[in-house]
Amino acid sequence: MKIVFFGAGNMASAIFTGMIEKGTVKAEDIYITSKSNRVAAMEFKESLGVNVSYDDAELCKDADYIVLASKPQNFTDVAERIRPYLEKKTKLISVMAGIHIATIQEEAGMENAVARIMPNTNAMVQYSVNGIAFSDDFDNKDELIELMASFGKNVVVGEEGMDNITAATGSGPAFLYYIYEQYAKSLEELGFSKEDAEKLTRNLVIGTGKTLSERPESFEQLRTDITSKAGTTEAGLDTLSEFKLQEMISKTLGSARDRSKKLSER
Ligand SMILES: NC(=O)C1=CN([C@@H]2O[C@H](COP(=O)(O)OP(=O)(O)OC[C@H]3O[C@@H](n4cnc5c(N)ncnc54)[C@H](O)[C@@H]3O)[C@@H](O)[C@H]2O)C=CC1
Ligand SMILES: O=C(O)[C@@H]1CCC=N1
Repeated sequence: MKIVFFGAGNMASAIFTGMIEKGTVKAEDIYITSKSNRVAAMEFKESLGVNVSYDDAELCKDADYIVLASKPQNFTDVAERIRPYLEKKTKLISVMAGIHIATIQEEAGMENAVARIMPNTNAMVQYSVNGIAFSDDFDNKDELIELMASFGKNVVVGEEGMDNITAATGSGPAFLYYIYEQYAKSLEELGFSKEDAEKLTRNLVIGTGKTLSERPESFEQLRTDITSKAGTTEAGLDTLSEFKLQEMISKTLGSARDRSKKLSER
């Protein structure tokens, strides 16, 4: 197996680190190349044992998968690098938000099989949620599905579902981090030091996540379990429910989905 990553940034490194740490793919079978962060690429070579190369012919030769992991805006440059050397058997896997399968095939200049995947940075701890859409001619889907299961839970959504999943779970961690940032700031306002506010918030989130991973009850049930009659939680929730939280979240996701759609207008 030879998997080549064009792009070695946040998302690519989350995926290959996740795959290596899980043991699904050997580091020696992974090749990475980048543009801006060559130092970081060398650090991955040293820490994980992956191959680093800037020789496009060598990179593309006999590749089973080429993962397109640059920003969407850099895809034209990446396509130029791979086009002369791309072999028909190589499957293209795009993590880029908003670039359609047809556009990828067009820019690659060959009708290679393409899968669009939309993971998130939780791939690094093997807890991504991965949306997947395949081109019609993509054979042996199970192999890719299995590879991706090594760093998260898969949902085959089809291309029409990609904009939504990009907003919901691709960008999703950033929305949650933003909420945690506000939570920590509010703890500071209560009088905790910056350090304690960060520590308390972090452990609150980790503990809540662990509970969710171990208990099957609904969010509502878990919330109800904490809410004593006339108690502190009830008072807090009464105030929280005065704000239009769901509307805020829906609008946030809507903007992210719309940007994903816009990125596809190339
Ligand atoms: N960061 C995230 O949470 C997620 C990102 N994505 C998608 O992943 C892609 C990458 O995002 P990040 O990793 O966050 O960006 P990043 O900026 O961390 O990494 C981009 C990488 O692309 C490389 N690159 C740029 N031009 C290149 C070229 N011509 N040849 C080879 N490499 C080139 C850069 O050197 C860098 O290593 C984007 O298309 C984004 O839509 C998808 C899901 C989640
Ligand atoms: O912000 C972005 O465009 C990418 C796609 C999903 C997460 N990060």
